[in-house]
Amino acid sequence: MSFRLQPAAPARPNRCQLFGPGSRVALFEKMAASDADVINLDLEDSVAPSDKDSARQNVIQAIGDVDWGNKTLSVRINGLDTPYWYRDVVDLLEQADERLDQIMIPKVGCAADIYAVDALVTAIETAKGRSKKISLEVIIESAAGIAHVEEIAAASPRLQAMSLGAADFAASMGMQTTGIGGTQENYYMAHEGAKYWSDPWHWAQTAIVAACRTHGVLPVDGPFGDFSDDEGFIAQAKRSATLGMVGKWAIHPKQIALANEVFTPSKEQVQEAREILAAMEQAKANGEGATVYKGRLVDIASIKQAEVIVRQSEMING
Ligand SMILES: CC(=O)SCCNC(=O)CCNC(=O)[C@H](O)C(C)(C)COP(=O)(O)OP(=O)(O)OC[C@H]1O[C@@H](n2cnc3c(N)ncnc32)[C@H](O)[C@@H]1OP(=O)(O)O
Ligand SMILES: O=CC(=O)O
Ligand SMILES: [Mg+2]
Repeated sequence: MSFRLQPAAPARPNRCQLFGPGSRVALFEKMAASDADVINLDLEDSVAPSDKDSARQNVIQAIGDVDWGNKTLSVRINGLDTPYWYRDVVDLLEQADERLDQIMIPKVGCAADIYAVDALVTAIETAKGRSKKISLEVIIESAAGIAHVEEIAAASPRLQAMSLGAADFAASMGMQTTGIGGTQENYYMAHEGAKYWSDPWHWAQTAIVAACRTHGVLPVDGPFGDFSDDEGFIAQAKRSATLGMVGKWAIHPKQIALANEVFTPSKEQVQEAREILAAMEQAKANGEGATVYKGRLVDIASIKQAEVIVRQSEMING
């Protein structure tokens, strides 16, 4: 057991991150009026190369002009392997209103990728006298990203969140699929004539959760491409929540309510957590470290488990 305490992740709701292309200005007001906790205005893969400059200007304009309420406002810049990213950072930090909260760096492969963006952001913030310190979030969506996930999670005090990007991840890993997240037809076990589907994203998700929890970063599940499949989205989101992720992307507005519901602990879950805390208070008063709740063992570790749920609920519901 390490003597170092696990750092807390930022205490802000991150149940749903709603994406929209920076080239579709008509979506911005709708995104701002949505129930998503985080807005990601995209300059990367949903924007055609011919629109990169105009999308950047649209986004800069909208950051100041649109009322984003109390949402976390994030812009996804282009990857460090493109000629666009430095201009994204420079123009955003030099021209955008202080309302901008966060920059999302896609396709990170190593800690030095975050170092490079951090250095540029820090220099411009100082030069321009920006009072709000911009935070960073990253997407793990390559073989290199998952191989170096822990050094990436530790790369900068600015880093607040880390998402799994299933589409680029699948491509980088050479996975035989064009699906973005969810069940994969060919990923099953066969037993006595029956097929049992398994979860090909599970191992990457757990690696991300462990790296994030070690370094106080919010772990987030990325896109689910088939927005006609609510059941598939919910199943994927429930698995992510069970593994310790705090939220999921929405690439269409109909996914927002689904994500919010899954990543908000239910009344029943909160009530049970509070009952466990009460049972353990009673146990403590009796001089016991362990007791029985509804026929099962609860002990001091159960207090920490229950507190996760109560804290999540209090952060969301106040
Ligand atoms: C792998 C990755 O990198 S994922 C992240 C990058 N990808 C993205 O950002 C894509 C985000 N999503 C989109 O661009 C769009 O939702 C699309 C292209 C998938 C579908 O767009 P549409 O064909 O316009 O969707 P649809 O007609 O079903 O939209 C229904 C309503 O929701 C609105 N809407 C659609 N997408 C969004 C959005 N992202 N945010 C807010 N509102 C939206 C539409 O304007 C429409 O509004 P209306 O009822 O007032 O007319
Ligand atoms: O950027 C997201 C992805 O899934 O790729
Ligand atoms: Mg991607």
